[in-house]
Amino acid sequence: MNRPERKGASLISEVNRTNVPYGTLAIWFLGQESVIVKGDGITVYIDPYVSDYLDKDGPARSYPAPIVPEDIVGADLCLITHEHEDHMDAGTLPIFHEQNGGAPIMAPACCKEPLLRMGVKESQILVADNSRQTELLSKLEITVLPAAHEQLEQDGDGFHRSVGYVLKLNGVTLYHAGDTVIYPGLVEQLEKIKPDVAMLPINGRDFFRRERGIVGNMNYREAAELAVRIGAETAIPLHYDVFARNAEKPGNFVDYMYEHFPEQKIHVMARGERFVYVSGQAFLDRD
Ligand SMILES: O=c1ccn([C@@H]2O[C@@H]3COP(=O)(O)O[C@H]3[C@H]2O)c(=O)[nH]1
Repeated sequence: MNRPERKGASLISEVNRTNVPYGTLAIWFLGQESVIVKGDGITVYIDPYVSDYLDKDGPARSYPAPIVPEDIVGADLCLITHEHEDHMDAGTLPIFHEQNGGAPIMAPACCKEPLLRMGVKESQILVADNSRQTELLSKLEITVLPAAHEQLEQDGDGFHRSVGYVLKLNGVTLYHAGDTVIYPGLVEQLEKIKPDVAMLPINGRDFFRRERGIVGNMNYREAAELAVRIGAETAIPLHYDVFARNAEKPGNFVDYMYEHFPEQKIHVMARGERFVYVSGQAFLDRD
């Protein structure tokens, strides 16, 4: 039998046809911080940047996204971490909304106006509020954590402008950090959550990128140390591949982890890959 192509409509067909047993989550990697997470029949897109919106006037993509916005069907929810175009993509979200009208889009409050301008209906926009947990679709619990890209920034109403998300779904806890450095208090919050899967940026930051207006994130060493410190069962690096001038080698993350923490599980995702995370509790007989 031919292997299905991990691209385009065929990739989305795989997402929509994948059944995910309890204690597992299926994760697809679309580049940068764009991922699809599926569990218990719920399909969540996080920061889908699958257009070439920035190619003309901003940084060009290093490679075409595995899918185009028109491919996205069957989504139940979209989570946006912050307003930068490679996370809240004006080339993707209007089409996402048109084709998946029932799927709410959760985003920081400062993203609401830009989302409305993209044509997203107000009734479908949820504000990412770190002061409370949100239950969605009766199966998914979402906790919002502030993110510091590179600073913690709040709008006039006290809502954070950048966030990360903790998803509890199908017996698995997944943390998607968004774009963030490690700020005082982040480690302690995550130590309590102890995510099964931690998806962390690794591209770092430096003087010359900042001089060019490129704000940064934790680097691969910090991401590795963070994953270990918070007791993440598996760590997955993100944010290293789409822009040549803001890239990192995931191999540096792997080397650092293997050298210092050889018992820490990690997984580097191939483009368009379906990775099925299996929690330590899955498939075991009950005690
Ligand atoms: O070559 C580049 C690479 C990136 N950038 C910007 O810097 C931002 C860094 O954080 P982000 O990933 O949320 O968004 C990025 C872009 O907006 C850029 O202007 N030129």
